[in-house]
Amino acid sequence: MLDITNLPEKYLESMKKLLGGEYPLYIESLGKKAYSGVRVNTLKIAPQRFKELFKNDFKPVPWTSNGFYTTQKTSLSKNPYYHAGLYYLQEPSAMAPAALADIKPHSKVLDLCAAPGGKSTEAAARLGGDGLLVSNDISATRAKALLKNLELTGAGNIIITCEKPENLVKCFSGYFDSIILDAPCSGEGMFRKDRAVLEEYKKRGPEAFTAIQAQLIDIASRLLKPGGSIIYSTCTYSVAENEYVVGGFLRLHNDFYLEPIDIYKGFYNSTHLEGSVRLFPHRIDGEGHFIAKIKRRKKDEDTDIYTYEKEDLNHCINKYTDSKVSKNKSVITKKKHGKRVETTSKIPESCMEFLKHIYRNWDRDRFYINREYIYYLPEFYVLDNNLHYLRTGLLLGRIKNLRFEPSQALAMNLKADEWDNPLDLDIDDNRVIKYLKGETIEDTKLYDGFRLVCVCGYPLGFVKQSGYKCKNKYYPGWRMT
Ligand SMILES: C[S@@+](CC[C@H](N)C(=O)[O-])C[C@H]1O[C@@H](n2cnc3c(N)ncnc32)[C@H](O)[C@@H]1O
Repeated sequence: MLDITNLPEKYLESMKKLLGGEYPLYIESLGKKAYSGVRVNTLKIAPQRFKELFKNDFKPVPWTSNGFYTTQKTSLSKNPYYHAGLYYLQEPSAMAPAALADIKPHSKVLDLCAAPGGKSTEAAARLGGDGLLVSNDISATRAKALLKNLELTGAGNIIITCEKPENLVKCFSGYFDSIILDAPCSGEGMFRKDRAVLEEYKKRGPEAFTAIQAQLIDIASRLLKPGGSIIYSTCTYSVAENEYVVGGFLRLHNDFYLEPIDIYKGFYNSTHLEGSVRLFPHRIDGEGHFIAKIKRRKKDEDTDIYTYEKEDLNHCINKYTDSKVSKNKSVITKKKHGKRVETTSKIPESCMEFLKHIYRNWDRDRFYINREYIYYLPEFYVLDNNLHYLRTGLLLGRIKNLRFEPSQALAMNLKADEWDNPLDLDIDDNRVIKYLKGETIEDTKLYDGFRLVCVCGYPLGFVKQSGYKCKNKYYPGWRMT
């Protein structure tokens, strides 16, 4: 239970000011347990089928069609279906930003501060395997978790970078239809869920984040196409980190405006910046969040669409510029979509032989070989030699001693019925756990060659069968312990 007397006085004062008469209800809510949630990965399974698999009529999260409340966080993280990528464990309020983002089929989406992938995994699901998702995080360790989560989800239309956001401008200026900017923040909305956030807050407070947030929004705006939109979200209440950052940006950029967020029961319309919303734990079943949707006007769109009178935002601009981001500071101004890499239709024979097991029409123009690794690029892509990539499309596998070794990512990207001879195990079959632990398993039918191991029709990974023995090819770093 969160000890309210342990909360900084300055923070409590700011909440009192923000909430007025609702303040006692908010304080009372801090004494309650934080909510946990599970978001179904619709790339792999429909929410209804998920509920049937778990024989549980999970309570739905109101603001997303594939999110549910759960009390069984631990058992869900150890379940074989988790290893099959059927769901992602996520705090319910954190499901809102990706659910509210404009993500259309065949579009280009960027998640700028993406690790460990809570929003990216949903963005990938909403793209449905087409288009492009670029997921970036500045932190190398966190980006590794992002890579794992996206691969577990089964997303292949991805580019994962570990970059300072400003470095993306050269390659992707004006490129994206939709951007998610889930900014680093002071985390006031997470105190009840994670005490470590509170301890960190005591050291740094909200002031430490406003400059970087303002800079990130500025960079995101340069990466956005005319007509596109940015979802700006934080898990903090601080007006300086939310309304002042967004409002200050809008005040300086007439070609951007705020599109009102859909209001669900309990969402609180920000009084500081109309159209943006706040989620409070005393109003909804979830933790604290702020969300705003910033749209970039289409080139021929009338300026009248800019709904905010400049005077209305005067209070924001001062705070925004206080954060020391120069008004029109252009990190890299030259518009240049990065170099296209050479794709190849000359795929090594052993890889081609392997791909014959898969019932899928491969586009020959999208194969890309980098050293011994073979990738299948997304529908759209631009790659720049100067960027640091963790993934460039779907990693199919690698050539080792002239032989093709399929990747774990490929297994996760497949559907069981795309493989010619899957080894489909029942959830109660003890070979499922043995397989996930990296052990050798056996089948009752003789076979020689690679097979896709599935649990109740959902792929887990590959084995290489020889006679009855199936050599385990499950990625060692993902093994169940
Ligand atoms: C709120 S977390 C993102 C959570 C993520 N969107 C999710 O849903 O799983 C903020 C992220 O921003 C990253 N970050 C911090 N400073 C950054 C910067 N200057 N540029 C890009 N990312 C940054 C952190 O490494 C962290 O992973």
